[in-house]
Amino acid sequence: LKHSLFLLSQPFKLCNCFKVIIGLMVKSLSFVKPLYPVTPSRPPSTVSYVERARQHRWQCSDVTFHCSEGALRQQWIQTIREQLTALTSRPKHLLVYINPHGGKQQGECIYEQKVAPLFACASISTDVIVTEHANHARDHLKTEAELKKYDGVVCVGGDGMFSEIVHGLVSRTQRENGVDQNSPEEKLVPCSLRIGIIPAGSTDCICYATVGINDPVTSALHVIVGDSQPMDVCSVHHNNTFLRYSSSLLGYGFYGDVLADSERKRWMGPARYNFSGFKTFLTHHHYEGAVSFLPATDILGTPRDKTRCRAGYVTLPNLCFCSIPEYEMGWGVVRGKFLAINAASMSCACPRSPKGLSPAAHLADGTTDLILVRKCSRFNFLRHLLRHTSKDDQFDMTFVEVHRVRRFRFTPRHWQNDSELDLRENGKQLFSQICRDHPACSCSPAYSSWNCDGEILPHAAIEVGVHCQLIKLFTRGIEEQPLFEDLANPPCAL
Ligand SMILES: CCCCCCCCCCCCC/C=C/[C@@H](O)[C@H](CO)NC(=O)CCCCCCCCCCCCCCC
Ligand SMILES: Nc1ncnc2c1ncn2[C@@H]1O[C@H](COP(=O)(O)OP(=O)(O)OP(=O)(O)O)[C@@H](O)[C@H]1O
Ligand SMILES: [Ca+2]
Repeated sequence: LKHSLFLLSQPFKLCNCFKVIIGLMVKSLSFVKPLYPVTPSRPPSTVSYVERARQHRWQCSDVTFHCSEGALRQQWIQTIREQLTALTSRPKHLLVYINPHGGKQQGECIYEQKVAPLFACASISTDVIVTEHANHARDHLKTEAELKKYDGVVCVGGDGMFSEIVHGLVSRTQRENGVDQNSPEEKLVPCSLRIGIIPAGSTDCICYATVGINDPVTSALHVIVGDSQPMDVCSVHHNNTFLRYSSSLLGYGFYGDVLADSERKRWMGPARYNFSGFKTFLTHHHYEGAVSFLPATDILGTPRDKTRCRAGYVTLPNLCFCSIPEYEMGWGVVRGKFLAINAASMSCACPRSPKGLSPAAHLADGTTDLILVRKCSRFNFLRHLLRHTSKDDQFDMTFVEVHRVRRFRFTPRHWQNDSELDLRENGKQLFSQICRDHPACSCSPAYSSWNCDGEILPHAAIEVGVHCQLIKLFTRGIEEQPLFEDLANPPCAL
């Protein structure tokens, strides 16, 4: 017990053994299956703790203490409770939103069976809202929720659900601080509440890229121990009008087309992305336009580094959101025909691509990695895609370039500066016009759509700025894997 209490008072200290106590929870005595004869005067006490398993997974284990002296036992329990209460980083009251329709539609079941018992065990009280329609969570957070009552917000769902929470919290924070979201140069006020993600979606990229695995129990344990990881958020504008925030992928061309097609096949569940991905790959459309960007020259690191964003990586939040006039001089421009224009504000690692779209991107450095894939053959594009699933460098190809940037703009060719013109109508008109002009060619439509964290944007011409560390998550980033993992012989006893 002394050993446990010592570790409890230093919850983030790592030791060299496989089992590491990160926290303790006192379980109700009624849960205990006694190992020794128990009398009413000598009930055992069970302490639950977190231990690491393989591949970034965390799990909960129990240890049962027996004490013949009632007074001493009470002292143990009292001390553990006091120590736990003293840990101010741990949340005590959470607001939970569950999307019952995300991913394989298992959100409610995952929460009730895997997460709620852990929260109860850790004495966390919860208000749970099962959403009834899209944007329910966003609008509730924006206007109604009594946020002062909570230490954090938890969403059970995928990246789209997380995006709702971000929009609700960020918009509310800006409104309460008198910040105008429509101005692309405005510095946004960071949100104070941390966000927890219990993965129950189709891609779960934000969860995977911040924890290292999409496992509901692991994520719940990171919430319980009160982890905190700051994260960048991009704001997306069109003609000085705010469109959306993005925290993972902003993708035009390939990923925009995959998403647009897959939205019509939601009934397929997560498999819709494979189907639409294959179809979009065969379609092989390219799009013409100009990308201008402000390179992040004042930071260490490039998208081609071998370093990875890992737990404990420290970034200096200075110079993170810069106004355009100050840096106008340093802007670069790339024009051409692109199969894909991707901005990855984080690695975008997910089960489909465990290293992600930009493996060296950082979660909280105030930059996004702008990946430009120029028109190339299907064969070469397939080679590029396949490299997302292997150790080979997906940027080491003549038709791919990547820049670490603080802001960027995209202007499609043929774009008319008319905000009233509907993107799809405009696209259709142009497509038919171009194809009439070149009847024999296999023309691409003039416009694709932007995939903004899994939502389609209504405009092709956009301006994007990165807001450094605008939000915080209940995670600690991906931990380095221990060099020796010997599950068969866990060496450290309690
Ligand atoms: C040949 C295999 C190549 C595999 C290449 C895999 C690269 C995958 C990179 C995924 C990056 C996901 C980034 C995260 C985006 C999320 O904000 C968003 C919302 O959840 N998800 C998607 O847009 C969902 C996007 C899902 C995209 C799936 C693309 C699948 C491509 C399949 C191409 C098949 C070609 C086969 C030719 C024989
Ligand atoms: N009750 C609801 N009914 C219908 N749609 C909902 C409801 N609650 C939330 N949504 C919407 O469902 C969409 C998809 O949700 P979610 O992100 O959880 O799953 P997903 O799209 O399968 O996973 P991923 O985003 O990881 O690919 C989101 O855009 C969200 O706004
Ligand atoms: Ca970043």
